[in-house]
Amino acid sequence: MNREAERYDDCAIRLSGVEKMLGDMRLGPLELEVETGTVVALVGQNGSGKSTLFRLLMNLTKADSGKVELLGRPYGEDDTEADIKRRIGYVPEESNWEDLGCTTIGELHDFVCRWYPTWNETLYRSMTEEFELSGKLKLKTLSKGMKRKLSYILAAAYEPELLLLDEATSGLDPFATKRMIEHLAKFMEREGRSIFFSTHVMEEVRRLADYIVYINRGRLIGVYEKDQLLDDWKCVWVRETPQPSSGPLPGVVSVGNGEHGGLIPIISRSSSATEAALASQGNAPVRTTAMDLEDILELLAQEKIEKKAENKER
Ligand SMILES: Nc1ncnc2c1ncn2[C@@H]1O[C@H](COP(=O)(O)OP(=O)(O)OP(=O)(O)O)[C@@H](O)[C@H]1O
Repeated sequence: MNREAERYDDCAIRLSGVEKMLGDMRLGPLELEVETGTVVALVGQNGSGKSTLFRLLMNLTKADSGKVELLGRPYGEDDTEADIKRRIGYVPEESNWEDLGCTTIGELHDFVCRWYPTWNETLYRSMTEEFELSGKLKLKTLSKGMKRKLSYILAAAYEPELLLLDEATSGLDPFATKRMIEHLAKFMEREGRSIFFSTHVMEEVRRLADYIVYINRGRLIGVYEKDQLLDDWKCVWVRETPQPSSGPLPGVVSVGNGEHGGLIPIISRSSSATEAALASQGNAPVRTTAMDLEDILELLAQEKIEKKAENKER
């Protein structure tokens, strides 16, 4: 690796003040860094701007303002676009191969592989076998899931440094999903690789992601370290409803009622601190249980909306 590449490689994606108007919704401003060697999941409700963000990363649409850098380089410098794109594998939400004049998977392979000096034919062949896609199959007869698999294989076969996957498992059967997840884990075994992927399936986030980027209606809710989030956010169960007079309880998000066999569930964003405070008040937790990632994310979004409303009122 030359000095130039070394300098570029510490950050796979860097967005600074990126904004784009989408109808009456504004995507951004986005400040975001994806460190090389990490897997980052992009999550958010339908219409939050995830696919648009991928299109911005691929220079398929332009930001109204701000700066987009991939592998340390902005688009727009001389000849950089082709160089950058040879080092990135992109699986879009919908593949469009019609304009390329290819009829079969084999013809598409012949067309695509010429563009990539790092094309790994052995890897391509093993993946098409694994995902059961024969070169003879006609592109227009492929199902949605088969198209997703092919799009992924074509993106992975030139062994890019960065994979950008926009709902890559959408429409895949459970066996193909499992294989793709295993393949992604294997992809990350080699140094210097990164993945930025969007999904609505929290199990994929749980299994693959180091960090979660959460957007809602175009706005960045936050960037979270997944393991830390799951460690911090827990449900702490006690016998007595905590009384304000007993003193402050750190980290508490909500206190439920005793409908659960007489136990009171307390949702905490800082469970160790909450447990310790409850114990010191003589209300020692009976048990502490993990929370679903989707519930944590929903509460984080609610908090952000409430904070925004509070700030407006002031
Ligand atoms: N070029 C455009 N002009 C105007 N509005 C657009 C444009 N592209 C996307 N939008 C709108 O921006 C919003 C975000 O779309 P986008 O496809 O990025 O969301 P998403 O988070 O990927 O959604 P989903 O989870 O449903 O795939 C949508 O309301 C969409 O209709």
